[in-house]
Amino acid sequence: MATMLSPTDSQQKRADPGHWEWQYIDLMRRIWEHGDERIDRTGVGTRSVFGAQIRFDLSDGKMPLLTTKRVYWKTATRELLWFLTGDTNIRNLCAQGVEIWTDWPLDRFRKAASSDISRADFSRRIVDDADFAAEWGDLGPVYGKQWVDWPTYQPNGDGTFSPGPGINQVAQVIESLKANPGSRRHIIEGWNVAELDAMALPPCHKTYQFHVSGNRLSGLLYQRSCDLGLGFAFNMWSLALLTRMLAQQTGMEPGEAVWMGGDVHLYLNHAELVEAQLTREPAGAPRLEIVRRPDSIFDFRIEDFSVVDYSPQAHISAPVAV
Ligand SMILES: Nc1nc(=O)c2c([nH]1)NC[C@@H]1CN(c3ccc(C(=O)N[C@@H](CCC(=O)O)C(=O)O)cc3)CN21
Ligand SMILES: O=c1ccn([C@H]2C[C@H](O)[C@@H](COP(=O)(O)O)O2)c(=O)[nH]1
Repeated sequence: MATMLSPTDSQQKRADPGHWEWQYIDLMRRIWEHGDERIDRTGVGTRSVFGAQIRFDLSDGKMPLLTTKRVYWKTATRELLWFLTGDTNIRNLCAQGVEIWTDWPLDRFRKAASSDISRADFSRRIVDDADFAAEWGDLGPVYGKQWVDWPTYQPNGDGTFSPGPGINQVAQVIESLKANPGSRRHIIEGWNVAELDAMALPPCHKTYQFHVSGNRLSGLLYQRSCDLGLGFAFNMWSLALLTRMLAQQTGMEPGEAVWMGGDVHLYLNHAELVEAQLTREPAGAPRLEIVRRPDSIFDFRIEDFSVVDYSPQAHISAPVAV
């Protein structure tokens, strides 16, 4: 590999060597060049490393939005708002033109009905036909359900159990941040062991933890499995956005966003994306303005968010492994 730059050489050529996004680009390069290659669950194949961290300073409204390709932050924001409603059916996403979750119900329907329906037709039917959506559009008890309605069970006294009231972890974290900011237990957990089998996919961004230092709120995400080419951009954005929303609701300033990955991988069919992105240089500091303070974190709307100073390089599309 005579044409490869050594890390020192490539760093010397950087226009903005302190830009946070180099953490991402360097991780991408390391995985692409040295990651362990295997056939993964999807059959596509990945190169993978185990254990990685990326940190971002959220002060002054700055957001970890990739600049080496355009990221559709509104799509990611709509997904986060959908999680906060507790909804697990893709119908409300499809109705907003968000198709990032459509492939899984589509796959299930195609197999069950021996159908070759297109994604666009399937999505339209999900939106137009509530009964069809109820039968085919649900992902099972994924993120939203666990975040705001984690199931509980109460003994009936005769050895049987009835469903108890659900636990709203997001509301509880807001209460604990206000009542006991120094706590080390500000956690939102998606990994409900008892319900994993019922989920279309077990949670990837499974554990969020929040930390207060002075008046600054930081958020940390542990992501057990990360599609660095597609998912990461959304996951890092959503971590920062959730931290910003919690900071606003609890009257704090944003601190840091800390991302930690378990199996961090690049799909082998993302070669075009990876090779293009590795030639690009991060630049600029996009910021998010939250233009309204709703009474509750559950009342945010897409219009409440505005991104400024974002002039990324061109979008690079890549196929999603189902
Ligand atoms: N293989 C895989 N990667 C993922 O990132 C992923 C999954 N599966 N399964 C569940 C969710 C769905 N997520 C997705 C799925 C697709 C895109 C995607 O296609 N993004 C495009 C365009 C998005 C748009 O239409 O706005 C991108 O270029 O970012 C992103 C996240 C994240 N997750
Ligand atoms: O928010 C998400 C959701 C999913 N992913 C990626 C990570 C993997 O590539 C797949 C999930 O497959 P598993 O076999 O369940 O690990 O989806 C992501 O990066 N971000």
